[in-house]
Amino acid sequence: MSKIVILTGAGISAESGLGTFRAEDGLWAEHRVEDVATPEGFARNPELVMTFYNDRRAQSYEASPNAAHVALAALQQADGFDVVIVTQNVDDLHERGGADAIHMHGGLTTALCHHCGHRWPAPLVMDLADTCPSCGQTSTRPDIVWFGEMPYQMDRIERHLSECDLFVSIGTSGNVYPAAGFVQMAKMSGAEALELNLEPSQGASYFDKAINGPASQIVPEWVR
Ligand SMILES: CC(C)NC(=O)[C@H](Cc1c[nH]c2ccccc12)NC(=O)[C@H](CCCC/N=C(/NCCC(=O)O)S[C@H]1O[C@H](COP(=O)(O)OP(=O)(O)OC[C@H]2O[C@@H](n3cnc4c(N)ncnc43)[C@H](O)[C@@H]2O)[C@@H](O)[C@H]1O)NC(=O)OCc1ccccc1
Repeated sequence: MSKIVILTGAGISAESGLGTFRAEDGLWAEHRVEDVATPEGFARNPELVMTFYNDRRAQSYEASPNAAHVALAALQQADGFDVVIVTQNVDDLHERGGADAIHMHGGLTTALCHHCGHRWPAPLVMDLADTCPSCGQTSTRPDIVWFGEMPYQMDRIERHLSECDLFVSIGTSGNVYPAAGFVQMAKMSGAEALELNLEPSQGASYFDKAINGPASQIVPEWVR
């Protein structure tokens, strides 16, 4: 049974109407990373950060999985392959497309108590006054990995990377670590590496093969 690890980024959700980060009209064009995606930014202005993720949650719930999400779910159910999807995305389009994914940067569908670590389903609009159902403290934050914070499930991800035969990267620019270093980790374990992206990423030179184009077209073609 060949093992495939698939890393996805914002590009796979672009055609579902969710903004990417580094595009001209991308998320980082409208917001300073330091203000909305760092623990320091949350400490400085928690209202701004809550509003930023409440808006992202509303947008992602209005969006639908596209043909790329659906194709990966079909591949994950297909016999003969052990497919692990690791996503940098905080939307739940992989799951709504029928797949399981490891959300290394967290997700919009859960809330996190920064006092006791408890997680619970996020209301559509999270509020700083929300209390933790477990410890009762008003210490709610988005369940998102911010810059400078340790990504989730790194041990599990590194084990999968060390065992895979094929590493596939879809819709990511390869700017953010440790995700941008996964191709080298997979290659060091003898895996082949394939990039499926609109354009060559920062790490394009590490890949053995690349197919450039919109994910909703090139991913179903590759899976077929
Ligand atoms: C900016 C960068 C230099 N900084 C970092 O990498 C930092 C610091 C750092 C750590 N190690 C380093 C080594 C070197 C340099 C810096 C560092 N990393 C961290 O802080 C990380 C935490 C980073 C996570 C931050 N949170 C996010 N997301 C949640 C928030 C939120 O979503 O709001 S990152 C966020 O930005 C990244 C955006 O990248 P992409 O998804 O790739 O999106 P982008 O817009 O850039 O590109 C889209 C691509 O799609 C393509 N595309 C567009 N449309 C389509 C289309 N239609 N079809 C196909 N492709 C398409 C485009 O061509 C493009 O290539 C994603 O990871 C996303 O999750 N934490 C950490 O290091 O902790 C300690 C540690 C770690 C491990 C072990 C020990 C200690």
